[in-house]
Amino acid sequence: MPVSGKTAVLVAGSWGTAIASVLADNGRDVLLWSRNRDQVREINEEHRNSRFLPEVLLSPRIRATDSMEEAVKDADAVVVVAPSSAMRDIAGQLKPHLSPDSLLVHATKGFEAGSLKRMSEVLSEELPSYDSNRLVVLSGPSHAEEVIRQCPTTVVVASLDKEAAEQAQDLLINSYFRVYTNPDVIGVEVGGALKNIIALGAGLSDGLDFGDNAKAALLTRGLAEIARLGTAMGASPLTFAGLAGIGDLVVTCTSRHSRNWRAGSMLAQGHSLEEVLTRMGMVVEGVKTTQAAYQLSRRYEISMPITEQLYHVLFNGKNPKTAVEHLMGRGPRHETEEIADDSQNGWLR
Ligand SMILES: NC(=O)C1=CN([C@@H]2O[C@H](COP(=O)(O)OP(=O)(O)OC[C@H]3O[C@@H](n4cnc5c(N)ncnc54)[C@H](OP(=O)(O)O)[C@@H]3O)[C@@H](O)[C@H]2O)C=CC1
Ligand SMILES: O=C(CO)COP(=O)(O)O
Repeated sequence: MPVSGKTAVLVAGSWGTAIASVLADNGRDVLLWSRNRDQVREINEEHRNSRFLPEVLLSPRIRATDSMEEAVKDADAVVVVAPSSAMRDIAGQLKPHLSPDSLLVHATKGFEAGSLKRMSEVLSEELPSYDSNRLVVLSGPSHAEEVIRQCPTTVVVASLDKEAAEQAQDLLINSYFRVYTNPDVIGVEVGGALKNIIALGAGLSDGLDFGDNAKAALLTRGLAEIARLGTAMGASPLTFAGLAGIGDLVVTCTSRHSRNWRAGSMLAQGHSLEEVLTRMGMVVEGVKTTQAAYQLSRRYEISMPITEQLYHVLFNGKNPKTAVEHLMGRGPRHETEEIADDSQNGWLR
């Protein structure tokens, strides 16, 4: 059954505004919720979101409101695009207004600090009368700055319920925004969250002029540790070869639009973490995700050497050059020892 009619998008940051544009281009009436009244006025009167996407004129199909009730009332689909730190708070505000019949999609890349829960787990807890199997996760390589310019983009929507995934696909797909479905909710959430850690590392590496070999090493060995933790948490290893895995890792580690990459390169220039986050003025999910992944690696007893070193750089003042020396100085390893035992790994003798 296709979704038609009104769609609510919570909140009006960079990615929420870009998704609202995709929906408007698909002929939907979009109500964009923001807690910021000046931003609501600007979107409604000037069709602009000058703080997050200053160059763009928004479709008149996008209206903004600071009333959650108005945003969500009669919406047959609700797309939550909050920073991970705000997900529980926003889900609590959504709860009294969400119809169990609405399609619920989230596009957030991170874990909840402290509980280490995935975003779909937070939503399920906060929205107990919503059928959690129907929740959809949107992820993949998709910088808002390019999507809003209608650059060709591919993403993935994951749900345990095939019909819900197909409804989300139908809601969002168009000639420049190609949407694939996937049943692996855990893999799509974990891949989208963990690639930000590696992007921070890639920004640091580029900022310190470590070269292209180092960056390729970070992406490849980074993907290995993402897949190790993800599969331990219940994901399919195949997901990490897809859009929410290698796809998003490549774009975030190489794009000038990436806030995580930029944060890493500013750290390399000697700015403090606090300074970097203040200057950025937008969410840099990789910082909190490094802490969460470090804790998850301990919980699941998974080796994540890049994450561990970055954790010490970010939170314990470790010099990045010393961190690289520690990574390079570890004992010799087989490349694939974590995914193949000795009877299957292809040795002749
Ligand atoms: N930007 C991108 O290209 C992409 C981002 N994502 C993911 O989307 C999520 C959102 O990122 P993005 O849109 O870029 O972030 P931005 O920094 O661009 O915007 C964050 C928005 O969240 C709002 N906000 C923060 N806390 C609250 C709260 N407690 N209640 C209500 N509103 C709140 C901010 O409002 P205020 O201005 O009032 O503080 C702001 O509008 C992240 O998980 C990110 O990883 C995923 C794919 C692409
Ligand atoms: O997730 C993203 C692109 O797919 C956005 O990455 P940044 O948060 O690093 O900008």
